[in-house]
Amino acid sequence: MPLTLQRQDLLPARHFIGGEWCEASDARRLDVSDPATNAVFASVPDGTAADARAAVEAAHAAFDGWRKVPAKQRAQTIKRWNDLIVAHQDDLGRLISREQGKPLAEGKGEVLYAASYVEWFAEEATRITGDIIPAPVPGRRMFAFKEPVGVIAAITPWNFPAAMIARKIAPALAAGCTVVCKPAEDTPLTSLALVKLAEEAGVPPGVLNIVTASRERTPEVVDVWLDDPRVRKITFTGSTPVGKHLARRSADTLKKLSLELGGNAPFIVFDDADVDAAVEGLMVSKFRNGGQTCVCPNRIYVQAGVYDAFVAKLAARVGALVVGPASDPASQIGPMINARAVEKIERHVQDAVAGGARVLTGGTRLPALGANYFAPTVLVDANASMACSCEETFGPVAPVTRFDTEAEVILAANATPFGLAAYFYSNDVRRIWRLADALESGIVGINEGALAAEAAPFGGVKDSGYGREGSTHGLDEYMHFKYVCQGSLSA
Ligand SMILES: NC(=O)c1ccc[n+]([C@@H]2O[C@H](COP(=O)([O-])OP(=O)(O)OC[C@H]3O[C@@H](n4cnc5c(N)ncnc54)[C@H](O)[C@@H]3O)[C@@H](O)[C@H]2O)c1
Ligand SMILES: O=C[C@H](O)CS(=O)(=O)O
Repeated sequence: MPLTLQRQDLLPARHFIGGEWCEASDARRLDVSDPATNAVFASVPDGTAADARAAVEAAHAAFDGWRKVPAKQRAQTIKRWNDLIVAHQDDLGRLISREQGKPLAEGKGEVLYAASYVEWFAEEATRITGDIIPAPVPGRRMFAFKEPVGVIAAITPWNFPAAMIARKIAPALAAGCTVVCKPAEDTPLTSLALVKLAEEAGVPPGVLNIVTASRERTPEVVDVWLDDPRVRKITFTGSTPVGKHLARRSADTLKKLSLELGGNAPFIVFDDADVDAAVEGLMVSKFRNGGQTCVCPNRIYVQAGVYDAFVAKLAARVGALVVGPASDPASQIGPMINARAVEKIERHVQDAVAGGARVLTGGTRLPALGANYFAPTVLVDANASMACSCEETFGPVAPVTRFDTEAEVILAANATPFGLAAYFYSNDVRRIWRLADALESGIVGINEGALAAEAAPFGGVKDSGYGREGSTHGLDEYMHFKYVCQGSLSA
């Protein structure tokens, strides 16, 4: 069934290149389906290398003009974009939920989350300063200017179709860069709608360009940007294997990189924790977007003294979660994005059970609801050798492991190549700072499960990537220093 919006023109369903909405160079189209039913409800261009080249040409041609626009004027344009996003929260929220599957309340919430980054970088645009450096010798004036790096390529995932692309485009425009971008093949419509609103906000032709592409054609499109020396930066959010591929392929043209990659977050509950608060914190962090976020707890460690109480409370809360389509306002857990995602989740649960884990609630698909639904699941007696402990499940599965000592759980928590988010619950002030120091991750939640915020530097370490999005540091990812020294000034 087609999606009806208040603003039907927010479904341009075409590329935006050089200020023009256009089809793919060979007119091929890519179907977009609703994860709740697998029914096709829209289509977008299936981009080609020629489309990717046209996008770079447009972005390169527009760069010099955009970088010279006064920062306050760039800020005003970006602020107008923010205001348009917020004004269309209902349409954009419904669009997100339809193409990604998350409950409508989460879809609408994501719109405001995306807008928070746009508003933040509209403000940061006017604070791009540099340094006046005290000269070490007479007769010199020394300066450090921050300059935009140039054309940037943004490649984004399907799990937050608005927020992930907004927190790349906004700082890029604020810095004075121009953009070519490619959203995930499962969720292209939201990005196209955001670009449509950016056009309305007055972003000049060529400054922001978007190419959509299927999984099969994505390498062809992105390879053009990887090989083009005019593309000075890749900002990527997605899986670690793809991130490493992009890093390798960026070496020949020495592109700047921001890589927001996969996670394997530990969630640790100590004997001195508030157990009810820990359960609620896990519910918020683990089951948001059906467990399909990079910062979802993937391994839950509970100290022996509170293990039974915590597990019983958790199983009761998880077993009560309402699973269903975004069209049902009561739904708390939606469908997974596609069949591959459900297959991976099922494999993790079956592997854990085969390894000795027990299912306290859930553990199976929900075919009566649809092919992409999986029951919210609590596993106990999980261990480090299981796939659910080594790989990112990216679904509504909470594997719980009992532990005895602090030293033991720190070793376990850090025993992963990933390092994006980590969480723990404790009321022991000394333990809190021992853990915050010891955990190998870019983000740490202490007695808190909801961490995302535009004012905070978001990003990981180790195989979770590098670079930070948001915060006062987020603009630096799109800029470089130019040191200027004027001599021969002696009186
Ligand atoms: N760190 C973060 O902020 C963050 C946020 C969201 C998702 N993720 C991670 O992303 C993964 C899930 O998202 P996903 O399935 O969309 O990831 P993915 O890596 O499969 O795809 C991400 C993007 O990369 C593109 N892509 C895929 N193969 C490519 C190739 N060979 N060349 C160029 N581009 C390619 C996709 O089309 C998509 O646009 C999880 O690992 C999750 O942890 C991380
Ligand atoms: O999935 C990855 C997102 O970056 C998570 S968050 O919405 O930024 O917390």
